[in-house]
Amino acid sequence: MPAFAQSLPLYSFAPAKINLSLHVCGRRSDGYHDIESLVAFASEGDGLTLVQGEALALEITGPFAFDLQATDDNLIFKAVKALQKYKSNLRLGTFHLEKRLPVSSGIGGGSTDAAAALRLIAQINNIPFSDPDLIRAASETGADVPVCLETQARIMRGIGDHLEAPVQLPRISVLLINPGISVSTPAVFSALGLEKGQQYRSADAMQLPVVIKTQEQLISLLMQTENDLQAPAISQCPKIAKVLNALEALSGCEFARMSGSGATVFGIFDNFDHAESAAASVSAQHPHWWAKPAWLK
Ligand SMILES: C[C@](O)(CO)[C@H](O)COP(=O)(O)OP(=O)(O)OC[C@H]1O[C@@H](n2ccc(N)nc2=O)[C@H](O)[C@@H]1O
Ligand SMILES: Nc1ncnc2c1ncn2[C@@H]1O[C@H](COP(=O)(O)OP(=O)(O)OP(=O)(O)O)[C@@H](O)[C@H]1O
Repeated sequence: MPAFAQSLPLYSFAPAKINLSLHVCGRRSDGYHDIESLVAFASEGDGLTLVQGEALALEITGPFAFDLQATDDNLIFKAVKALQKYKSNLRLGTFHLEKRLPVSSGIGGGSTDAAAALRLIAQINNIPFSDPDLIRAASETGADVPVCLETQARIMRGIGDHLEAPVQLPRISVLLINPGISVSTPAVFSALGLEKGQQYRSADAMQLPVVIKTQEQLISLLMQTENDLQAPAISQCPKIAKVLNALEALSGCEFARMSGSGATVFGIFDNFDHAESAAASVSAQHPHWWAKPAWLK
């Protein structure tokens, strides 16, 4: 590679992760929960740039930069350090994170950033994305990080470490709303109240076609599922129920549910124009809420 090419910044889009469904199968003896979740990725997300250099560094800007520190516990650092355990002499550099996703909001903001950091470090070190060390580093960084590596819609099982083959979705218009509330993922899992070793649902229940052709087909599949974390999240944060009711009442909204451990909710709309005008009306009524129209894939 010519020297000038090495200094060019590289960019990776870090899309929001949306749990279209989320079943909790049970609680393992180590305290983690086995899940079964259909995950998709949105056209809304963070932006991560890497300029190659001697040391590992991170700068953060963007609307949610003030909710986050560029300290060692940032998942971008954790991911790169996890990879360094397996790959010595990695080329590093300075990351610039444009933080556009609300923090601790159920749409995997930290996980998608960590996965984007791994993609960029892999790129400058000629590590293929299928390298098992990359996948190991992703798993060690967080349960949601492996699925964020490829950003393709699919079912994930286990604690997020078993990924099914990608599923092709039709173009889906959504509205994402977060009412400005941070929700703690461990607190929501623990509000479900499962003992270690306790089963909750049967695993491997959800079977999907390789291609979901229409929005109608997707919605009818989703109606046979739940987000099992929605009720415990509402018990921690009752405002989520109000946001869901408000979303369901918006013109063009055909299906509404919470993503992940909340508090962000998504609405599937009949078309993008309706999602966009719904976002404008939510923002006018609730200026402190985050309301974004987006595509899902
Ligand atoms: C709720 C989901 O977002 C759905 O995609 C994920 O399961 C959570 O993924 P994550 O935020 O990357 O989770 P981690 O950062 O690995 O774990 C945070 C904490 O959440 C709880 N946790 C997480 C994942 C999981 N399958 N079971 C759990 O019980 C554990 O208490 C853990 O200490
Ligand atoms: N780059 C990052 N972006 C967002 N959060 C980060 C980042 N690095 C570390 N964190 C921390 O990770 C925790 C979870 O934040 P995140 O935004 O990923 O939550 P989430 O959207 O609820 O995730 P999930 O849907 O995976 O449960 C917070 O405590 C946050 O401070």
